[in-house]
Amino acid sequence: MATYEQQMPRRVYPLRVLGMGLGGVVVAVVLWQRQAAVGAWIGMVLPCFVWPHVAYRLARRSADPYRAEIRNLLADSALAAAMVPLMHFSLLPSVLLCTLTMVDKITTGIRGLWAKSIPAMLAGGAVATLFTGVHWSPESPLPTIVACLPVMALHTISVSVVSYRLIRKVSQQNLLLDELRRVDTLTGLYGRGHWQEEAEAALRRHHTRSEPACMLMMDIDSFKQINDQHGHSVGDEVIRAVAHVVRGNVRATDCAGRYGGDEFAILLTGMAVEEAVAVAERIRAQTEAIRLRDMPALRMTTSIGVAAAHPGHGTLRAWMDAADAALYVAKNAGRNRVTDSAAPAGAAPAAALSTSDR
Ligand SMILES: Nc1nc2c(ncn2[C@@H]2O[C@H](COP(=O)(O)OP(=O)(O)OP(=O)(O)O)[C@@H](O)[C@H]2O)c(=O)[nH]1
Repeated sequence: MATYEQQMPRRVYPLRVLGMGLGGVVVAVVLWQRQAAVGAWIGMVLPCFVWPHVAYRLARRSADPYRAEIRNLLADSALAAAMVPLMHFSLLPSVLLCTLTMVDKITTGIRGLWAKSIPAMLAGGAVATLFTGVHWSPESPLPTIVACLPVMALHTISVSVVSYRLIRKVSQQNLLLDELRRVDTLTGLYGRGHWQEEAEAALRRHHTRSEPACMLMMDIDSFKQINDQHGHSVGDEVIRAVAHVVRGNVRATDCAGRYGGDEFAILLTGMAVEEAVAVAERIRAQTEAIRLRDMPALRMTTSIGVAAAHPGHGTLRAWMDAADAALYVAKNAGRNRVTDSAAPAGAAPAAALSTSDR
């Protein structure tokens, strides 16, 4: 597939034909008004109507079409400036052609091209003056003004359309980048950064509006063994399968994230702790029931610590520490269980009975 740079001659060609052609019409009106000699007409036709096709062929045949096109763009500037002495410095069309030429260089987005085009324009103007001599006739009669209007209008509209498309594309790509930043690529759950922002906001709402919120910190049990025995790709598959279970047990208003390696963090907003423990228990039970298609014998379990936000949690760190401590208790109590951070020390973890019964 042709790269952006290889496609450049093809993209510039129609724009150059249009731009130089419209410029040619303006110059033609000035030449017609002052009843110019044949030499002046040839000096207008060659750059305005022949050059765009020559430029296209030069760029297409070049081993480096991009560099060739940059040279062509500089030649455009020189040729546009050469029209100024040809028009006897008629003020409006001269300023118009030079300005549009410069705008075209700026809108290519090629760094420094507009600056390089200044000497090209000076050279173009100087060489043309050598041929035409200096004839100072700056006035712009009505037919010249009328000929300038379509060029002004068309050029302004086309530059605006190009800018509009560019802005749309950039904002779409920014949205995509933002999405990539927020989402963990392995699981499709939120990434750590976004999850933390959401948890901070939930804690603030808890402090200001007493809105309940619960956090589940969850870790796949003995995951290192799964990796060691079956390899990292099976480990990744396990992480994805557990993430699928998590996603199936949270509401659209909740925020489920992969906090790191085999650790997940789930924020359940507007939910009392009893209900959060029930959600955690469902996730635990469904994780235990996972069977991978290619490895049906592989078993996996998860331990979950639950912590409801309370006024004593001055920072997100404090809230997370409470959930982590509950997770630690679940791991120490034998894994594959749910523990509520508010449960009194030494009390049976929330799901201890259900797991030891099996
Ligand atoms: N396959 C895979 N492994 C990962 C990824 N990120 C981290 N790990 C591994 O996950 C393992 C995490 O192990 P730990 O959580 O420390 O320990 P564990 O074996 O799960 O033991 P407990 O948590 O005490 O039950 C380490 O071996 C990491 O190398 C990942 O994206 N993919």
